[in-house]
Amino acid sequence: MGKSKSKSKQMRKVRHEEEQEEISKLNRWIDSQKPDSGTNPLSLPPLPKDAPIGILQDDKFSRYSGATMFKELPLSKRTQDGLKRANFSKMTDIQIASLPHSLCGRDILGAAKTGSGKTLAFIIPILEKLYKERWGSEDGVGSIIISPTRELAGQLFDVLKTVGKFHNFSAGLLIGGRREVEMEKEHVNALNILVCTPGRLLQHMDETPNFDSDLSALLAREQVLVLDEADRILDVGFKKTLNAIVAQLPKGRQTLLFSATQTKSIQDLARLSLKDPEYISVHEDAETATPNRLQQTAMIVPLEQKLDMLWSFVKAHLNSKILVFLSSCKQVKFVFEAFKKLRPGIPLKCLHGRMKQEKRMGIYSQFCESHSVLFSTDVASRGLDFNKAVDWVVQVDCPDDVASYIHRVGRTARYLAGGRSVLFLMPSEMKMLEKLQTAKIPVQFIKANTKRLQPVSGLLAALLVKYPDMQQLAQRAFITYLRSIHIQKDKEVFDVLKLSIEEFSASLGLPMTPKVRFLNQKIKGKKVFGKSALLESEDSEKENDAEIPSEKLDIVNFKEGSVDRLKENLEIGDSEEENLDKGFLQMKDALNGSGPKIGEIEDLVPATRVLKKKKLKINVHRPVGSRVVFDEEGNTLPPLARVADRNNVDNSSLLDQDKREEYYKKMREQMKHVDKEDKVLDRQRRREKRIKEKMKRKIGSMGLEEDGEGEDDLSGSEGEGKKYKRSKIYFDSDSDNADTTGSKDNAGIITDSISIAEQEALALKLLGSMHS
Ligand SMILES: Nc1ncnc2c1ncn2[C@@H]1O[C@H](COP(=O)(O)OP(=O)(O)OP(=O)(O)O)[C@@H](O)[C@H]1O
Repeated sequence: MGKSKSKSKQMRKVRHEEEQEEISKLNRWIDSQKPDSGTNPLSLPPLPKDAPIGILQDDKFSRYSGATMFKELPLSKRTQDGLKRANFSKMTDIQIASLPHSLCGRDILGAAKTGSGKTLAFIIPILEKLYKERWGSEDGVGSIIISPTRELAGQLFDVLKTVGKFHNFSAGLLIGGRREVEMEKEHVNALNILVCTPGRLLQHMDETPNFDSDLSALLAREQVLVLDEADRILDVGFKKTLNAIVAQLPKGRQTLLFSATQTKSIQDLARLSLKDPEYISVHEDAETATPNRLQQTAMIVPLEQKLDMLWSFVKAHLNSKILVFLSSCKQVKFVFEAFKKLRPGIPLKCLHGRMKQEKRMGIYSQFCESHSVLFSTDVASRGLDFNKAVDWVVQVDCPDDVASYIHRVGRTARYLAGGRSVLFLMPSEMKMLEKLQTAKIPVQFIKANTKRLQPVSGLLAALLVKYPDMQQLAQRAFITYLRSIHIQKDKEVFDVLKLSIEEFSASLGLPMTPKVRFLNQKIKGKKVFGKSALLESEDSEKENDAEIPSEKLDIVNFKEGSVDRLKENLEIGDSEEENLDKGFLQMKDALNGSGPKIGEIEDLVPATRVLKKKKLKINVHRPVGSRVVFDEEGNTLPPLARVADRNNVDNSSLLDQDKREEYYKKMREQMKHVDKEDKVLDRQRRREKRIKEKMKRKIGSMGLEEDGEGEDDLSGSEGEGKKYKRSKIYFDSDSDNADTTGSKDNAGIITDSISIAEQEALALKLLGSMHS
C-alpha cells in the first residue's frame, strides 16, 4: 500500500517535471519565433512539407507563424492530443492568422466569415495560457468567455470540453434561465474557465460572495477574456451589462474579440481597454462577405403571400433541414402552431427567447440531430453550428441589417459544407437587396413561381375558428410584426405605411383586421429609436417584442370613442404586448368592412399621451399581497391582462361582438361540411396512394428509377394541378403536444401518409408474391 502510494507520488513528480520542461520549451519557442506585430501570418509561405518541427539544432526553433497544421504550432501535448482526438489537423485561415499572435499573449480583434473556425482560435490560446501558468483548481477563475446567447454559450462549452479533454481545468457554463443559480454560486469560485452570457456573469459578480474580488486578484495575473460575437456583445443591447462587467475586471488581461461582422468602433474598443490589438480580418479582401459555398437567393414575396410561400417551400423540401427566421417570438409561435396543425409531413420545431431554458436547449439539440424545420427568432442567428448541416436558411422576415443577414445565412455552409438560403423581400424592402450587394454578398434575385403557390390563408381562417387560442396567437403575430417594422432603424428598407395591412391580416386567417395605431416618427419632438437602441437586454434572448418601451405605440380604443393608454407599472419583465392583446386590442369588423384603415387612423383619433416606459426590474414597491402570476414560459402577466383573461374582457372590446359570433358560427358550419367532403376525399386519396406505393415497389424491384424530388423548386412540390383543400382533414388529428407533425399518427386518425405497419404489410405481401 505504502509502496504504491510512494510510487504514484514519484510518478506525479516525474510528470510534473516533464510538464515543467515542456512549458519551458514552449515559452522559448514562442518567444524566439514571435511574429512581428501587425504582420499577417497568412501572407507567409507555409512550412516545407517535411521540415522539422519544434526544437532544432543549437536551441533554435521552427517557425510557427505561417504554419498551416496544428502540429506545427507551439502547443502542449495535452492540447495537441485534444485536437487530434477531435480530428482537427489542418488549420483554417482565421486560425493560421490569429493563433501565432494570440499564443504570444497579444490582444486580438479577429474577423472571419461565418463557419470559418473562430471558436478554436480563442479556445486554444485559453487552454495554452492556463496550462503554461500551471493553473490549478485552487487558482479559481483564469478565463472568461462571453457569448451573446445561451445556446451559443452551450456550444462553446462543448468545444472547450472536447479540445480541453486532456487538460485538468474545471470549467462552468453560466447562462441565464437556469434555476440552479444558487448551486452555481457555491462552485463558481472554484472554476477555472467560465463560459457565460453577460447577464448571468454580472449576476454572479453582484451576488456571489468573493467572486469579483477573486476575479480581480486572478485576472491581475493576466488571464484571458474572450468576447465571441464581439460586435453583438458590444452593441447597445448589452451596453450596460458589459460596462458593469468590464468595470470589475482589471486591465492587465489578454482580450480576444471575434466575430464574422467585427466592430471597428474605436469607442467600443476603448471600453475594453485593448492593448495594441492585432487586427486580423482574414476575408477582408475576399470577393464575398459570405462563405463561398453558400448559394444565396432572394425573391419578392408580398406580405400577404409570405405564409403561402413558406408553406409551399416547406412542402417542397420535406427531406431537408430548414432554419426559418421570423422577426419576433409571437410570429414564431403563430407560424409554428399553425403549420403544426396543418401537418406538412416534416417535424417542426420552434426556438425563441421566451421559452424555458431546458426546452430551448432540447430543441437546439434535436434540431442538430434530425431533418426538420426550425422556426426561430434571431436568437439562433449567431454562432450556432448545428451538428448535421442545415440545408436551407429561409428568411421570411427581412433581417434588421446586413450584419444580421450575414449571421443568419451563416448557419448553413459551415466550414467546408455547402448550403442554400432564400430571402423573402416585400416590394417595399427591395433596398435591402442593394445593400447586400454593396456589402459583397452575392445574392441572386429570382422570381417566385406563384403558379405553384399553395395558399394557406383559407386553412388558417378555419384553424382560427376551430382553435380560439390560435386567434390570439394570430392577433399577436399581426401586431408584433407591424410593430417590428415600425421600430426598425433603417427607414430606407422598412416602412410600415407601405404594408397592405388588411391583406396581411387576412393571410393570417384573421376574420377582422386588428387595429393598431402607430405614432408618428417623432413623439413630442423626441425621435423614435431604432430597434437596437431599444434593446437594453442583459442577454440577447430577451427579444424585440419584450424590449420595446411603450412610448413607441398608441393603442386606440375605438369602442370607447377615446384613447386608452397603458399606465401600469408592470412588475417583472412585463410585456406590454399582453396589454395590447388582451385589454386594448380593437378588432375591425371584416364582414362589413367598417372601421378605419391604418392610414386613416390619424384623422380619427385625437392627439394622445405618451405611454409610460415599462419597468424591467422587479418592482420592490409593489403593494404587499399583490401576486405576480407567471405563465407557462415563466413570463409574468400584467394585472390588467389577468383580469382581462378572467373576465374575457377582450371580447367586450370588440366592435361588434354579435357579428363576430355570427361569423364564427357560419364558419363552423362551413367547416363541418368541408370536413365531411374532405374525409371522403382523403379515403380516396389514401387508396390511390397505396396503389401508387405498390406500383413504386414493383418498379423498384424491376430495377427502374423514378424521378426524385426537385430540391431547387422553391414554390411547391405537389404538382400544379393538385388542390390543397385536402389538408383540412387534419384538423381533427392534431396533437398539441407533439413537436412533430404530419408523419405522426394518432390512434384512429387519418394521417397524411400510409402508416409504417401498412407499408410493412404491403412489402411482405409483395415479397411473398415475388417468391411464390
Ligand atoms: N481546423 C479545423 N478543421 C476542421 N474543422 C474545423 C476546424 N476549425 C473549425 N472547424 C469546424 O468548422 C465549423 C465552424 O466552426 P466555428 O463554429 O468555430 O465557426 P465560426 O467562425 O465561429 O462561425 P460563426 O461566425 O457562425 O460563429 C465547426 O463545425 C468546427 O468544428
